[in-house]
Amino acid sequence: MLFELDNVELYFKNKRILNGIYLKAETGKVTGILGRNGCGKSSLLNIAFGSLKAKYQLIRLDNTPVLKPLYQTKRVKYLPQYHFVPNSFRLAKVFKLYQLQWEDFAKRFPTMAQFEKHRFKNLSGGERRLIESYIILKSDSQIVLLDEPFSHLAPLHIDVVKELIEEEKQNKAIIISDHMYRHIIDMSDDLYLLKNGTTKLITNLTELEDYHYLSEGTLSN
Ligand SMILES: Nc1ncnc2c1ncn2[C@@H]1O[C@H](COP(=O)(O)OP(=O)(O)OP(=O)(O)O)[C@@H](O)[C@H]1O
Repeated sequence: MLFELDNVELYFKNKRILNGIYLKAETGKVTGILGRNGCGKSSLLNIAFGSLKAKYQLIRLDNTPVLKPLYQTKRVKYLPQYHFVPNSFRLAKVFKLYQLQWEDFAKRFPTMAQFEKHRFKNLSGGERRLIESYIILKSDSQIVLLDEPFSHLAPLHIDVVKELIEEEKQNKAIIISDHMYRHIIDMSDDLYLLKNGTTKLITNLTELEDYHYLSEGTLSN
């Protein structure tokens, strides 16, 4: 499946945030988005999901325009920056709702096994992020949008989430944005830099320094 986001123009009040966007994601690939704070990465993912409407936007699936919000097609899952699981829910219930097996999760993350009967609010920030990233990656969908999945995660958990992304991309198109640029570079089959409201497809990593996203020499260190 081919997902394309094209011709996006987004304003907040009179301020233009995004213009002339093109982004492509495909089943079997991870598409990374890098960019400085406030450049519009979350807005772009929101527009892709359908929870934010831009002045102009065009979404195509397999070359066919999608005119309703993508989330209404039930083909997409979105990990937003904020916690989306209700605080009072026990993890067993959340897994049941998303039709996932707790045992599979506990096998991957043995230190989390003890939390099955715990309420979401009683977990740490990193544990909550891990649960939510897992749910979004593993539950049924064709397109996965991940906004900062690694924030607050311990390095060992980041490695396992990266493994999960590698597995899940076999059957899904995955779009990911995070400030942990080394992980994004490492995982991405296609990489975009969002700058001055526009996406630039990165074909050579040195462009990340040329466009002043990374300071000079960062990549050779
Ligand atoms: N609801 C809103 N109303 C007005 N301005 C907004 C709104 N949401 C975001 N913005 C502004 O739009 C710009 C893009 O925000 P966005 O959250 O998309 O950036 P980002 O690249 O995801 O940032 P970060 O990396 O810090 O999470 C920012 O300047 C932000 O202040």
